[in-house]
Amino acid sequence: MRLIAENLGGERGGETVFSGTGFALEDGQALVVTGPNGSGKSTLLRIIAGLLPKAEGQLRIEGGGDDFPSIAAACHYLGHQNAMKPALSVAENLRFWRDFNGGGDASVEDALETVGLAGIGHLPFGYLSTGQRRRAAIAKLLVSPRPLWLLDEPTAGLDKASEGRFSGLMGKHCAGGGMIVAATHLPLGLEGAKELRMGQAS
Ligand SMILES: Nc1ncnc2c1ncn2[C@@H]1O[C@H](COP(=O)(O)OP(=O)(O)OP(=O)(O)O)[C@@H](O)[C@H]1O
Repeated sequence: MRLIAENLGGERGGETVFSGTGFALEDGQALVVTGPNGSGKSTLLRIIAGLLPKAEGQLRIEGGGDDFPSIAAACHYLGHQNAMKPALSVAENLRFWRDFNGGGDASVEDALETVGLAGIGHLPFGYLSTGQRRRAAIAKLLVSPRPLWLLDEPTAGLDKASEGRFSGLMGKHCAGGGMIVAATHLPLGLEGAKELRMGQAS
């Protein structure tokens, strides 16, 4: 599978945020998107996820077959918000996402264990600390297999141990043929990742 962006442009509020951006990612590859505040990293990720229209250029996935005919079908988008209901338990939230996106081999319990949250699946999501919420959101990536992970500041709020654990998860995802596009100000420990540096700050 390949994710290809050519001459891509993004706008917010009618203003050009970036233009002429391109990259190509293949199975097993990661792209780290860096750049100053306001340079358009989140905008780019949202455009790739299909949450914002592109202003110009081409964006496509190739080789996804019947299972992943579009980028939207192939991706998980982990934005700044965790997209979990605070009043539902952690496990209920994950079960919702598993049912919604389609489940794979990993159960909700497996995923919680993997992110170091075994034993607190029964707690309302709203009770969790900032880092625990992020780890629960990361567990969403595990309960439904999707080849393309779009990650916006994925390690914000994580402690060192959790950063290391997540780095291992990303490495495993790529080793299994997955692709990652991650916007970050922090090193993610993604060995061999390509880098896309966004330009203009504001
Ligand atoms: N809804 C909006 N309407 C108008 N302008 C917006 C809107 N959302 C974002 N912007 C502007 O678009 C630009 C790019 O924002 P974006 O969030 O993509 O940057 P970023 O590189 O992810 O920044 P950061 O490193 O701070 O997360 C900024 O100048 C921002 O103010």
